[in-house]
Amino acid sequence: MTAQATPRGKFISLEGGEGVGKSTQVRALAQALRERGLEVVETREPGGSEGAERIRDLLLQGAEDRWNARAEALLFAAARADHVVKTIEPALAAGAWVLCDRFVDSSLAYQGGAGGLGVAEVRAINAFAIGNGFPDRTLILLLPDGNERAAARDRDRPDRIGGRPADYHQAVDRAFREIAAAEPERVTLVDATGTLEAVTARLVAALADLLP
Ligand SMILES: Nc1ncnc2c1ncn2[C@@H]1O[C@H](COP(=O)(O)OP(=O)(O)OP(=O)(O)O)[C@@H](O)[C@H]1O
Ligand SMILES: Cc1cn([C@H]2C[C@H](O)[C@@H](COP(=O)(O)O)O2)c(=O)[nH]c1=O
Repeated sequence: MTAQATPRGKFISLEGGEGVGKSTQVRALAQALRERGLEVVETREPGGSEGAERIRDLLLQGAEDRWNARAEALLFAAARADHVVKTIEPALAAGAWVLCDRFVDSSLAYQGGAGGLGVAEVRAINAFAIGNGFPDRTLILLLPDGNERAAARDRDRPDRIGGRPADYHQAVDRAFREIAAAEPERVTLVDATGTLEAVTARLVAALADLLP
């Protein structure tokens, strides 16, 4: 008798600007998927492995000019390379669904679009970092007043990137919408207004074609 191979899990990333509810929804969506009998691993970027969490501190703490734009993009990609190999790939291979709070599209939108490096250039360094390891589905949460929620949560002490000016965050938002328009098979825009439960229901609906 031959052993059955474990079916590979699905890789889902939640994306969007500051304070749109990604971390809240990773937890809620994980719970909803577990209730359907799925094994779920929750993770985040930058971070998600020991080395990547160290890089997170380097990226998010300290003065705005601690890193120039290229060094910043490369540090995000380095953290991601470690995260994929140490956490994401083993979980997918074991059959788990991986829910990731931000992934490569944050680099495309923040460093590529808003940061001025160019989406294609940042995609190229990330292709080197992660190979074909793009998510099966990326859900971008859209909320008009996300920055206000983030400010209330952070009590006006944002991190090195969250504290950038409003026009930077507007450019992030535009870049996310352009990514969604360019990759409709992988990327879905999701309305993040309303109650926590209403948003979770929209996210589950946006995964309907992937669910067993
Ligand atoms: N549906 C909702 N209605 C009202 N408040 C919400 C909702 N979802 C999340 N929040 C609150 O909004 C704030 C931001 O949420 P959260 O930290 O999940 O966002 P985020 O997208 O992960 O933010 P960031 O990218 O800045 O880390 C939190 O205080 C959270 O409790
Ligand atoms: C993955 C990733 C993140 N960022 C930025 C976006 C946020 O300002 C911070 C992360 O903070 P969070 O509270 O955990 O959301 O980092 C980025 O600029 N580029 C990236 O690739």
